[in-house]
Amino acid sequence: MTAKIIDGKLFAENLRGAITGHVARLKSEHGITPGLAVVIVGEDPASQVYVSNKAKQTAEVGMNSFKHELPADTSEADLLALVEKLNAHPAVHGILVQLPLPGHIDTTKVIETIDPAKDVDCFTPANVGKVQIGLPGPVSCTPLGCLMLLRDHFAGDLTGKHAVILGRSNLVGKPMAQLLLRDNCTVTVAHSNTQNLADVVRQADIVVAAVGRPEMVRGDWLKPGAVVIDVGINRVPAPEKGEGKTKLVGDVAYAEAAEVASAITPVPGGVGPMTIACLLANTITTASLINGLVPPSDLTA
Ligand SMILES: NC(=O)C1=CN([C@@H]2O[C@H](COP(=O)(O)OP(=O)(O)OC[C@H]3O[C@@H](n4cnc5c(N)ncnc54)[C@H](OP(=O)(O)O)[C@@H]3O)[C@@H](O)[C@H]2O)C=CC1
Ligand SMILES: Nc1nc(=O)c2c([nH]1)NC[C@@H]1CN(c3ccc(C(=O)N[C@@H](CCC(=O)O)C(=O)O)cc3)C=[N+]21
Ligand SMILES: [Mg+2]
Repeated sequence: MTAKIIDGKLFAENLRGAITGHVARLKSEHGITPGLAVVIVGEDPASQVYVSNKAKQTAEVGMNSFKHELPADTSEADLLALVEKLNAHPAVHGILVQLPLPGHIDTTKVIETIDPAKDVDCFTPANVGKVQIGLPGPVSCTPLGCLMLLRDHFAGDLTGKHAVILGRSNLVGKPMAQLLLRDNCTVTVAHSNTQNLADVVRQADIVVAAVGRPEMVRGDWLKPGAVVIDVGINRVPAPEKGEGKTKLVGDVAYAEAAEVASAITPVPGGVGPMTIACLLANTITTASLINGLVPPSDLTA
């Protein structure tokens, strides 16, 4: 078998097209221009790339984009004050504080300072709780992107599929489990203490790999015909491209897996672009809710 490639880049482009339409409608019918503020502390090059991509795409869909670049030695108090200012700013409907933060800043404190109404990452306890009980609100971007790709692949119906999620982070694994449960999957969450991981993965109709271990999931771990969502983004040496060169690989050994799976997301070009598109989708959701409007159903879980 040669797997179908799930083209997250193309799906994300189409999603941004739909978002552009929703932005135009919010403007013309309600006089609202959704605004997204992105805060980055320090000069991590990978974070810089994501943040400029986010700002560019935010502007492309017609939203206001506010970018705050702070030096690495910014105090926790100054960062908290900026978050409070954005919480109070009427033109800002979404606030994203790029993680990781420098070690002298308490990440939990910063997250808990973000107004849940503007928490487009879905990091705050209030929004994590809403996802769990199915109340409207933003949904964690990467899991939402994975869910959209899976719903598209299975024509909207995931009922009865056995989904095995590798990883239990608050960012990816745990919210992914909640969303797949809501879509009637049987969900297994594996982690670093899981015994016989390959045997667990072999039971899966759907595999979501989010461990941060380059190419850990091998082709012979998969049930033939499984659908594989590779969340991992790992930069590894690529001597074949020349001395000192690097490349991105996922948590799945792609070439092997593509021989066994029925469908698979590539890295890059799979889940990554969906994460950014879902951030914009969440900004529409929060801008709608802040203004007492029902969020568009095509942008949420
Ligand atoms: N495409 C995108 O948009 C995004 C991609 N990512 C990528 O996804 C990956 C995961 O990110 P994130 O969830 O934040 O990572 P974390 O490091 O927070 O979590 C990793 C999880 O994987 C588990 N794990 C680690 N090693 C193993 C192992 N050998 N066997 C089984 N489980 C293991 C850990 O288990 P335990 O809990 O026991 O420690 C943990 O639950 C990374 O590559 C990251 O770069 C992340 C966010 C967005
Ligand atoms: N508050 C916060 N929210 C986040 O959502 C958040 C964060 N902090 N910190 C870092 C991680 C990582 N993340 C990615 C988003 C897009 C791509 C992406 O678009 N990747 C491209 C490749 C990009 C490249 O070439 O480097 C792809 O997979 O095709 C990757 C990773 C969001 N994160
Ligand atoms: Mg810290």
